[in-house]
Amino acid sequence: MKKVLTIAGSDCSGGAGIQADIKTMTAHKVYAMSAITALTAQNTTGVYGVLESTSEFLEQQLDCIFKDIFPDAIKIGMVSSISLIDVIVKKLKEYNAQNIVVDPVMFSTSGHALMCSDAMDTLKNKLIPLADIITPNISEAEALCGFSIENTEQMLEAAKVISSLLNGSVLIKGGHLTDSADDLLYIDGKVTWFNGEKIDNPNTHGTGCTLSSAIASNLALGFNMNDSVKNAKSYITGALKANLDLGAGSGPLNHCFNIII
Ligand SMILES: Nc1ncnc2c1ncn2[C@@H]1O[C@H](COP(=O)(O)OP(=O)(O)O)[C@@H](O)[C@H]1O
Ligand SMILES: Cc1ncc(COP(=O)(O)O)c(N)n1
Repeated sequence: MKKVLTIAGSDCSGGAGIQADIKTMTAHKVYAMSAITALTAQNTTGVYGVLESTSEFLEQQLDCIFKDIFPDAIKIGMVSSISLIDVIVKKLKEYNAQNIVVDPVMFSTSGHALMCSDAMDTLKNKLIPLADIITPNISEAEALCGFSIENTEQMLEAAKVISSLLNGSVLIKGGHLTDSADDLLYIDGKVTWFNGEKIDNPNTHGTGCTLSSAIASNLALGFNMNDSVKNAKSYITGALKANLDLGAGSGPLNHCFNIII
């Protein structure tokens, strides 16, 4: 069985973060492992508290994982501080980790900051360069490229600027552009649009976490980057279409949509 590691924050309500990642990986029939960067107290209505892991404890988790069950792919989500990013960078290099997917989580859908603003340079200059693919949403892409993105032409301009930060690919997610769910994949100057139908479902808590975990799972399974993104896009569309409606706010996805019992 292929093994996939998520390095991310916990969402106690099960919609985003570690919990979304493990559900996604399990649905892909890969073995899921987790190194937890923070505990969050959140639900579908917002984020109410964050308790960061110490960098020493994150290091201990990563050593336990890499020394025993080596992951075939890694997804990195919420990492709130410089010291946590530094530990991850050190360990990815030390263990020569492969198939690294970085979802540069900065804010929750509800608008709560999940990364300290002073960590931006470390994210850009140390972690992102190690990625095989990064998956910013529109506002994360704006923070990385430094200009605002209001249409598909500007998505492409942003992808070009962001791609200079790494050797890997850039996927800019269009889920937050008004009437499209079109994602732009930029690999070595080659542009591929994944045109998704915009699903009329307000329950999008955890879409970014789910997409990046699905990409990591597909990479672990041996698919190339283009097919991994294509398959992941189809997974997220299925999970949104399956219309789970839980909680009072923006609810979680339905990861059981293709499980047959
Ligand atoms: N209403 C929607 N209908 C279809 N796809 C969507 C919808 N909202 C988001 N997506 C897709 O979900 C994935 C995650 O995108 P997005 O919501 O932009 O990320 P994030 O959760 O990081 O903000 C992308 O593939 C995006 O196109
Ligand atoms: C622990 C954690 N990680 C990531 C997100 C972002 O997910 P979303 O953008 O779907 O709210 C979140 N809300 N919580």
